[in-house]
Amino acid sequence: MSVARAVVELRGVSKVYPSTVKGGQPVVAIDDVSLTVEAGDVYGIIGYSGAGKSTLVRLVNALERSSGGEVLVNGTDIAALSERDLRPVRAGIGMIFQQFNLLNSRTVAANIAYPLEVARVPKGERAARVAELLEFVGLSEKAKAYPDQLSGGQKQRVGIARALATSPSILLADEATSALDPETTHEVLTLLKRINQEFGVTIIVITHEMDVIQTIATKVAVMDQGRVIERGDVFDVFSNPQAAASARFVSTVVKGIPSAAELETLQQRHAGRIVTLSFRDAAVDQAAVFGELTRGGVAFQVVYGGINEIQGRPFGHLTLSLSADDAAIDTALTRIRVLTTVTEAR
Ligand SMILES: Nc1ncnc2c1ncn2[C@@H]1O[C@H](COP(=O)(O)OP(=O)(O)OP(=O)(O)O)[C@@H](O)[C@H]1O
Repeated sequence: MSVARAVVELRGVSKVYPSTVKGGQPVVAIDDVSLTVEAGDVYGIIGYSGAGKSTLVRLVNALERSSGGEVLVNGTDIAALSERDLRPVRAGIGMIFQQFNLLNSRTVAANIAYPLEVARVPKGERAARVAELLEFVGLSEKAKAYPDQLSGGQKQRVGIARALATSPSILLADEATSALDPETTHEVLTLLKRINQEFGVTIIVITHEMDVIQTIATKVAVMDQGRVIERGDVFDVFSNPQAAASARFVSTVVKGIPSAAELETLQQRHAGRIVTLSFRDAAVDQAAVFGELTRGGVAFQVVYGGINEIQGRPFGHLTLSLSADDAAIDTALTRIRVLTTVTEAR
């Protein structure tokens, strides 16, 4: 078996910004983060606003310099590099943005050619590469159009073509589909998936959208207050988050988990005890779970729920209102807890 190669490796990285107000405390945007992204990964970075996601990716392409720790890109610690030595490293990293960041005074073709000009690629070669990229993103007819004449999805496809111009091995996407409607998001995600699968480009995506994680990510890291609080296989993190803060974040994006306000409404509406059961994959025998309720003489009503699917594996949450005497419910829940995760609203 071949050993996976680390393409991006953060070792104990921190980033501290000076306070934005006079005399205020410095802002610790990244706090001792270690993270390894391997060749071929589509690595999702998720978390609430202000968690440090953008800062993290800006450290990877040296748009920001770290305050401590090592940032290794293809084995080279970029923190130690001069601006000049960073140039080839940056050429190996493409980036796409939520607001596309296209140059409005340049045509589509000239936008895509821009990084090739910076890299001093000869004119003839540039034209051939631009034509090839336009074809790949399906915009050959728009070569002479200006960004203002394009839809959001087309603009992002230009952004992707520009990011790929120098044939990078790494692509960073910062909320790249957040400004797009669901259908266009799907088109762009399909394109990113092709880039990963056909060209072997390693992709790091910052997102708050479940769609993005569900469709393309293979691994995920959850950030909170500058730290990575949980990481791993997407299915594991989303179906069974371990850290309290990741569970809170996950519950806002997956289907079927009632929010605190919804739980309160359910408690007002139903006389029984409100309990949420989590089902992962085929690992849980649902019949056995409901069998325990019936066996214990507990009447139940499904009052909330939803099923999600990640990488073809389903997981879901069902909230029930349980009616019986407390002792009977407690006995049934103790038995069910052996089979699956149970959360009771208090
Ligand atoms: N240039 C800066 N100067 C001072 N503080 C900054 C700077 N850039 C970011 N920060 C602070 O660092 C923290 C992390 O910001 P960052 O933008 O990385 O978070 P994020 O998770 O990407 O959030 P969002 O999803 O809103 O973009 C925040 O508290 C932010 O205010």
